[in-house]
Amino acid sequence: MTKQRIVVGMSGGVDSSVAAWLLKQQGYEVIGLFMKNWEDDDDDEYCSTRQDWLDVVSVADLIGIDLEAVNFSAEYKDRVFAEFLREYAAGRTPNPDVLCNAEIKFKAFLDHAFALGAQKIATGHYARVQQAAHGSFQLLKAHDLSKDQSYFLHRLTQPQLARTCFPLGELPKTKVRELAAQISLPNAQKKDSTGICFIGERPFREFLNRYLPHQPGPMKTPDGRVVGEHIGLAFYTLGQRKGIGLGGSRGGNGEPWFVAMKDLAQNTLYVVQGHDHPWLTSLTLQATDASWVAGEAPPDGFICSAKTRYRQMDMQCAIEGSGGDRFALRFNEAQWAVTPGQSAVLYDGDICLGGGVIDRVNV
Ligand SMILES: Nc1ncnc2c1ncn2[C@@H]1O[C@H](COP(=O)(O)OP(=O)(O)OP(=O)(O)O)[C@@H](O)[C@H]1O
Repeated sequence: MTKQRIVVGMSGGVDSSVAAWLLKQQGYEVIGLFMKNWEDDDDDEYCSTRQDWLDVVSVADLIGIDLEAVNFSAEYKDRVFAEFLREYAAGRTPNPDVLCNAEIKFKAFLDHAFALGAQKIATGHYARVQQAAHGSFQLLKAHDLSKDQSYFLHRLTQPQLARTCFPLGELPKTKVRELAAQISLPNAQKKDSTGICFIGERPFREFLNRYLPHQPGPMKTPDGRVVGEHIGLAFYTLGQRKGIGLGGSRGGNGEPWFVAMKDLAQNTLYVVQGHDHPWLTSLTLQATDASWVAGEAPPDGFICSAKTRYRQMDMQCAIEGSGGDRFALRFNEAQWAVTPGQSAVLYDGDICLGGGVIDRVNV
């Protein structure tokens, strides 16, 4: 019998390396595929692509799998980076990792893998896919909740999930590191990457500077007092505390300042003092670009939980007024610094239902 062919996305990191090894152990014909998604002509300082590729080559050699490389930087620029800049220019704080998964890893990559004759693709993401009794596919949280990445994968559709496996979904990260050491992977001790998707770990404001113009304007308090000048609304995030440039005491009550609202029409940044200021909390939100794993929205009034940013506890809420590609959520408790542009991702227990892009809060 011919072996099933699986193409594994290999980043040079320990997770995808162990994923590839596990699949080989399970008897699949494994092909590693390395993507280059970012071209940077003028500085290499923060770009780890070369080292990552060398790591992938030595891992593939050690575990005995074939390797391919593919360049999706044009697709990444068109489908992910352009949208990322549009969102920033519109005063929102986008999540390029979510878009990169939907457009590159599980679209361009998936198509390429199928052209290589694969039956499935695999990645080193911490999440699980399961086929339910009625035949449809579910996206589930990883067993290791501290590493769960279902938040970034919530836009995956039935056809994508049907062709995907996540070999690490049942394993704690500590076990993955142990396995990497046991099989002497050359990258067993490599640090986990923390940068934004393929942009890497360069200082973010500096990076954004290259692409977005500075449009300074007033920084005001909710009562309209001007307390400073901002360098351009795109350079601030709701809830931001550091880098605002206001000392704790400037005309205020001594508490720290936070970014609370952006008024694009007036090019004004509103700042408030104190973590618990009412402008920083919201009970409701409205999201656009809804995407549902099951292919359809949960019913109105459905009680579930949601994350409005990665690394947040699930918060109880009800879905209100879902229709077309929009939905609204009402939380049981007020949420802090819910940020337009980030994803609101919904869960029913361990099952990721899907989600959308936060458009407005307190609607
Ligand atoms: N450059 C790349 N080429 C191919 N696949 C990639 C690449 N970058 C990421 N992936 C795939 O996406 C998965 C999740 O990516 P993420 O950025 O969360 O992980 P990572 O820290 O880069 O690397 P790893 O998970 O392999 O340790 C990876 O495990 C890998 O399967």
